[in-house]
Amino acid sequence: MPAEGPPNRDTSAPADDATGPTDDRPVAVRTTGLTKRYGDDVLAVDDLDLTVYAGEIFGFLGPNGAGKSTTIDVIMDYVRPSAGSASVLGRDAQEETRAVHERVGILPDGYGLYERLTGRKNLEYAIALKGADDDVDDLLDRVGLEVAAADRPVDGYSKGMTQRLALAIALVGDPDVLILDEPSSGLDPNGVRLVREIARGHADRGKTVFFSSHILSQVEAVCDRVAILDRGRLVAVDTIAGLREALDTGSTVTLTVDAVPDRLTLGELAGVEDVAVDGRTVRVRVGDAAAKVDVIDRVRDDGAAVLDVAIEESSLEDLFSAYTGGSSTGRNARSAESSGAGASRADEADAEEADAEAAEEQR
Ligand SMILES: Nc1ncnc2c1ncn2[C@@H]1O[C@H](COP(=O)(O)OP(=O)(O)OP(=O)(O)O)[C@@H](O)[C@H]1O
Repeated sequence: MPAEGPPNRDTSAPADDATGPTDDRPVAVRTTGLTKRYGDDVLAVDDLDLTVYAGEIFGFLGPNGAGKSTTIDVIMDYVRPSAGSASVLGRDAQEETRAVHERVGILPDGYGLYERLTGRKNLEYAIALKGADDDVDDLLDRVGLEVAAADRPVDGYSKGMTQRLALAIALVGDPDVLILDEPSSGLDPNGVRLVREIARGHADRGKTVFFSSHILSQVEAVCDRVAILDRGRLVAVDTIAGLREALDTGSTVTLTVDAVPDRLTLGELAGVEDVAVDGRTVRVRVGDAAAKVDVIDRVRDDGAAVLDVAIEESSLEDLFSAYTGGSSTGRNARSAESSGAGASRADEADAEEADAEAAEEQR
């Protein structure tokens, strides 16, 4: 748990994304020394080096005003960088914008839909503009927009319906790189889940998803790696497990046993930092992920029957707070079978609920 506040940026925050995959996957998105100033006062993006690989779902996080949308705007050449460059699939974002746009589908933070046209017309227009041959009804079906709704003008749409239509437009032409900026905004829990499924399906076919969001449970559930931006600078980029490890946050294993053994030898185990016993509950703080299973085995070896196991890890929210200096609001408890495996369905439901609440807050 990153209780000590923000990490020392010089040591824990990589200067570039050297912690990323080292395989031969093609680079989908790259920024090099990307800097964007607005006037003399605002340094929106500060010397950003970022590499996103094909087939990744890449989370792009940061507090309000961190520079996320500006980075996306440069990638799409909606704004020009003050210094540095951005490229998509090897094409320079500023020099080869048309080629970039042919390969990218974007769900922007604020979308430019034709309000007086029907959803269907908007979609047909987007398909024609991209020279694609998508089936409109297929796309409507993929994003869960009913045909009857698609035939009504967009200015009568709810926020969620508008978001689903914008998502359908982003999917036109089955883009190699899908940029989703706050994709869950306004969506109900089913919509939130749908976004996750679409992102995962896209990546499973070797395509790339660039996923910018404040809904950290959503990011945690779907992203392979995340980058955290703070005041225009990259402060971390890694898998969520890697970020946990870098901050040395550890985890807590809570065991309910039939009876606590007279001689409990957990303290002898490598990786165990603290053991506390309360009635039939044994709470064990471990600094090393591998020690979690050892803890369960050792308690059994000491003679207890393990009735229940819960494992608490630092949530992405904790990590986000630690890297950006914000306040932390708690931990993400995960129940597990006594084998130590997997989050329960109840936890998934909780995550859905939290997503929906966060989406509601954004409305
Ligand atoms: N067109 C603009 N003119 C002047 N300043 C701008 C402009 N666009 C963005 N900024 C400033 O640049 C900084 C980065 O903004 P940006 O919108 O990229 O952040 P963000 O991480 O996307 O924030 P949020 O999470 O709130 O959407 C902010 O200080 C913002 O006020």
